[in-house]
Amino acid sequence: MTKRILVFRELSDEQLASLRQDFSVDYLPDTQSADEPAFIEALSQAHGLVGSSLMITPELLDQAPNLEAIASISVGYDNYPVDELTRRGILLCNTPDVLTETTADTGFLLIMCTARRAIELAELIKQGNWTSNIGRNLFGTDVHGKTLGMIGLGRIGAAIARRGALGFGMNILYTKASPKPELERELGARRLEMDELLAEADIVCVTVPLTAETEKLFGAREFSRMKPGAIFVNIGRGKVVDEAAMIQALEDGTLHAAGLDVFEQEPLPAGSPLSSMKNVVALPHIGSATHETRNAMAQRAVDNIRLALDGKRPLSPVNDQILLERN
Ligand SMILES: NC(=O)c1ccc[n+]([C@@H]2O[C@H](COP(=O)([O-])OP(=O)(O)OC[C@H]3O[C@@H](n4cnc5c(N)ncnc54)[C@H](O)[C@@H]3O)[C@@H](O)[C@H]2O)c1
Ligand SMILES: O=C(O)[C@H](O)CO
Repeated sequence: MTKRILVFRELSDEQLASLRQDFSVDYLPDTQSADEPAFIEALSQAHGLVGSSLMITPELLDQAPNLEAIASISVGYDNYPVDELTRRGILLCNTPDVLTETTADTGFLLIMCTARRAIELAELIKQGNWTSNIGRNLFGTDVHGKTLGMIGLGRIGAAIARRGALGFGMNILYTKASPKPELERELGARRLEMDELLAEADIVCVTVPLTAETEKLFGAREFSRMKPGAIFVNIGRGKVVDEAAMIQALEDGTLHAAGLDVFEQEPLPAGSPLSSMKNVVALPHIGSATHETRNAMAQRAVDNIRLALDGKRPLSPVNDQILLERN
């Protein structure tokens, strides 16, 4: 029997053709929501799913009796009910590593743009308002030599810290996670308690995944403990931050500026104060959005689904206890 795959994000022509050689493929790359009838119809027949960013619920899984594997085109997997997938024997795969450097570039872009007010000052020219020399009221702050506090020092966090330490002479702090002796040696990183990090860091950068433990990890209390004039960058997930508390901290000056690639609700709702605040650089979740990296992520997902449906070990399984149980 030829297995069916539902692909709900864009793949290259070559990737699609390679899947079509061995599988029957339903291709719905513009799916915006999991309750669209065409999606539900294809899901009801699918053995494999390839895509990203849809909220996959247990109720949705009830409509997918044949489903064996999901290959997410993302490293984050907070939109999947992992325990429920495992209970049902459905393998989940993600795309770590191939997006690490690009996402770290975006994280550093947010650090630079926020500290140097690059977007705000570029706008000045676009609006025809560069009519005299820039004065103190429009100066930014240095990045080189400053202290960078990493909340999460995994793959992406380490790649951002490496840019900071080796490229910009920054002091690196990190917290909570288990000790990272190699990064301490390589980058001179120091491990501190959260409150100590917040008190010392000029720039705090979030790269943790969204989990029950990290949801709203950052709230009014944490912002109030940051150094006056500090900058906050979030390239992890929006729900790690209490967004209302962050807006309040930006409005009352507790927080100097924020660089954000992720938000509590995406796309950012029209009228969110974050879309118009001068001290906010807001990007539409573009951490990994380059041609090269999105292609590599899609290729990893194609490889993962092919291996999983062939009964082999995928390159990057999330709930690989399923594989252990099978053997
Ligand atoms: N903005 C984007 O486009 C984009 C792109 C890729 C990834 N991401 C997000 O970044 C996350 C991290 O990706 P990664 O590849 O670096 O993952 P990773 O697993 O390598 O790193 C995450 C790190 O966070 C640490 N951590 C978890 N909870 C923590 C806590 N409470 N305090 C401190 N540290 C904690 C973990 O120990 C781990 O070291 C993804 O899960 C995803 O949500 C966003
Ligand atoms: O987790 C990821 O890979 C990015 O946020 C894209 O969804």
